[in-house]
Amino acid sequence: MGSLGLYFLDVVYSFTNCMVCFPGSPQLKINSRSFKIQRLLGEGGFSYVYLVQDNANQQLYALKKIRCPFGQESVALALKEVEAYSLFSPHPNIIHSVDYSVASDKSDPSAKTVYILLPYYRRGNLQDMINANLVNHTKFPEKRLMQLFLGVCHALKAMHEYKVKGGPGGARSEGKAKKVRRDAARADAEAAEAAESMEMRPSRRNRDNDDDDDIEAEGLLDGEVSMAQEGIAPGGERAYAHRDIKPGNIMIADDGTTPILMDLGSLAPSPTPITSRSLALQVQDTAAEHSTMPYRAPELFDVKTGSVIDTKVDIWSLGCTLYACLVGKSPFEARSDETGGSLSMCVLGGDWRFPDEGRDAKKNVDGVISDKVKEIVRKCLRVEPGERPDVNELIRLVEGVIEELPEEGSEE
Ligand SMILES: Nc1ncnc2c1ncn2[C@@H]1O[C@H](COP(=O)(O)OP(=O)(O)OP(=O)(O)O)[C@@H](O)[C@H]1O
Repeated sequence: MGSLGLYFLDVVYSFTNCMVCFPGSPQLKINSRSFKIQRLLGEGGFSYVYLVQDNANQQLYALKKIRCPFGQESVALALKEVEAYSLFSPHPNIIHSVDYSVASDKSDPSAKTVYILLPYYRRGNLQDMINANLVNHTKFPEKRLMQLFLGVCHALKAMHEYKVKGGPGGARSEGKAKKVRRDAARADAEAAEAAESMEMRPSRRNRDNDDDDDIEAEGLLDGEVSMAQEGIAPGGERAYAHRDIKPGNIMIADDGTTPILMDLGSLAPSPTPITSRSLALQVQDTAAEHSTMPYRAPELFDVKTGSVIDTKVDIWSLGCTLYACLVGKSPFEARSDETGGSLSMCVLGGDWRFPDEGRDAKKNVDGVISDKVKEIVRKCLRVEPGERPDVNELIRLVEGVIEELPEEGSEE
């Protein structure tokens, strides 16, 4: 299973307890590797992300700690994220996970914590760059911005046109999927047993090294994300939508120019035909929980029965992201700040504009945005999903704009 690059981790003692015991230099022991917790990197809606250092080789990682207080359902959600990390790996513009683990809470065995070890991106994310631009009154050189944007488009292409993997044995057959579910249920029972005895046990993988590769693969593949591939032959297409594209979810690699799409917790198979009112409400609630409002597509605010939610939700969010890089905030945040109207009304009405447009245009806006770049934003922000470009068309458009934009230095 080396290709998946994922390994079960055994957190030997609780991370939280550990921090209480050694407030000066909190340590986390994972399997045979121990990590020093350096600092909190960020806090998401459902998680904390810490900077940790491998004691053996001083390598830095980001450790995402997801609390799952509501039992199996919330653990399954967190594991869906782990599963998603393995799906697209390796890809130069999509984050992969290095390791993961599920730990039981000693004080409440029904509560679990999922730890995901990720590569650490010291330059932060695109939102940090936008904030720095706002503070320093600087802007992204357009050509460089569009090259970065192209990298994000390529990450999305890998998701929107995901091809089912499979060895000579073919894709996972239904029979195998059932076996996977049986194995997972057995693993759950073992975990419950371990929780009852109020102690962390080595994972099944480490207790049974004879077939650990198999166990690891199956454990990982038994989730919503890969189950969506059932019945699709190797090489067949199984589209996924990221559903939470925003500047804060685009990390910047150490070279300073390569974007890395992260936070795959909201990934979902696409398209989703909305066949009933209850499904419509479910999709709407999930969107409200997992996708960030100023970047959320209009069709997710008011999901209609009979409609189809597809990968075009990401194209909308990409348009908002590009605008935010150019102007400093999402087009709908900007518009609702300007008019005092509600954000959702602005989104649903497609009510947004560039700062130098409209009756109340700002005359002396910092820097001029090229018409061709504006046009890309406009195409992505069509309220009707069918009118937005798909990822291939978008890539073609962006490549065309990059070719036409002047080299940095020769820019005004
Ligand atoms: N690999 C990483 N390297 C450096 N910083 C990171 C890394 N992963 C996450 N962070 C930091 O932690 C923050 C929260 O991470 P993340 O978005 O994964 O959490 P989340 O709970 O899914 O958040 P959200 O509420 O946005 O969905 C990020 O904005 C970033 O600042």
